[in-house]
Amino acid sequence: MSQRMRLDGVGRRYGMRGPWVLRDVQLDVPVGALLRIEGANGSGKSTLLRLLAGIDRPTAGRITGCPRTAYVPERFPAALPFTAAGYLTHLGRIHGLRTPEASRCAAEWLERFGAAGHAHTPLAELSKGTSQKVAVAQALLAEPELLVLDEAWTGLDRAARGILDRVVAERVADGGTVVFVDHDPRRLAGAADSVYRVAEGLLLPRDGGTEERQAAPVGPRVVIEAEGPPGGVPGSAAHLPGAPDIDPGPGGTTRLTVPAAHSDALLRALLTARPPWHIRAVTAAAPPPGTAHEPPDDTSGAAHQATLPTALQDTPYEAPLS
Ligand SMILES: Nc1ncnc2c1ncn2[C@@H]1O[C@H](COP(=O)(O)OP(=O)(O)OP(=O)(O)O)[C@@H](O)[C@H]1O
Repeated sequence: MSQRMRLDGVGRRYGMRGPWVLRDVQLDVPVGALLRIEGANGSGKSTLLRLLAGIDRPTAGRITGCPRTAYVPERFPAALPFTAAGYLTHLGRIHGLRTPEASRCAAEWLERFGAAGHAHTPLAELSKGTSQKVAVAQALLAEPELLVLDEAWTGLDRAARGILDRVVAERVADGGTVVFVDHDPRRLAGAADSVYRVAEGLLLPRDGGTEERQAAPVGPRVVIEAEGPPGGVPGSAAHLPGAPDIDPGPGGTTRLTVPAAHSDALLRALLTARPPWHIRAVTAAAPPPGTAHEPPDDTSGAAHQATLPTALQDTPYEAPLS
């Protein structure tokens, strides 16, 4: 982020005499980090996210730093007089893109989320899930420095949820910051750098974050078997994306296990290391005993493909033979 964002003594209440929804919030929003905000219904999470996104102002305290921010609201205003592609192109132009580029980005995001077939459907006629895909796409168009996601996965089909997981990891790997709320505790489990809880108007650090990362996350994990240069792992494992667990693999390879949300970033780090690593295999890790996984709600190939890291889907890739 060009400017680190900070909330200092921030409070918010609605109306002169309304109760304080948030009180004395102190928060540093680090660059290149994933922050999770938790809390019960009505605790003030969306209120906090709107303040972070800059679409609401605090009643007390101050917010400094103003990164380029994009926001996926809890409720998307779908009744706008645009088609899906027209709306995204329009927003792309507002973000400073020229029309052909805005139109290309709009088409790419719709395609990536499996909504290309609805490019010319009026927003008001979109299904709830497709409308949510448009809501997510509008936030991603301008590659924001700060991405604020308020239950953005809600209503998306399984494939699109997987894609959004990966997009979040990509933004963080590219140095962006993502702040998200999601009621599913498995969402990006183990991937957040910091976890906070809103309760009784206060924002409290939850002992998760880095500890959560290190303590066997319950979300899906990916195993990368790679052959590195002599000397082994580049840098400290703790500084690799996703802080992978590192073990010896078969045939002299190294086995790196990371939360799926970080697998793209880790693959990119390995493939672009100097000298680059050779990736031998990428597989889903067996879930730890007793952990539940999201049931599939879609039996299409797209849903299955969504479990593969993007780096392997988008780039034709062949493991070099030795
Ligand atoms: N525009 C508003 N005007 C008046 N009160 C509001 C407004 N927006 C939110 N509130 C109130 O502020 C409190 C916190 O709401 P908020 O939407 O931030 O909670 P939340 O934690 O996001 O809830 P949920 O998990 O249900 O989405 C609630 O009591 C809500 O009624």
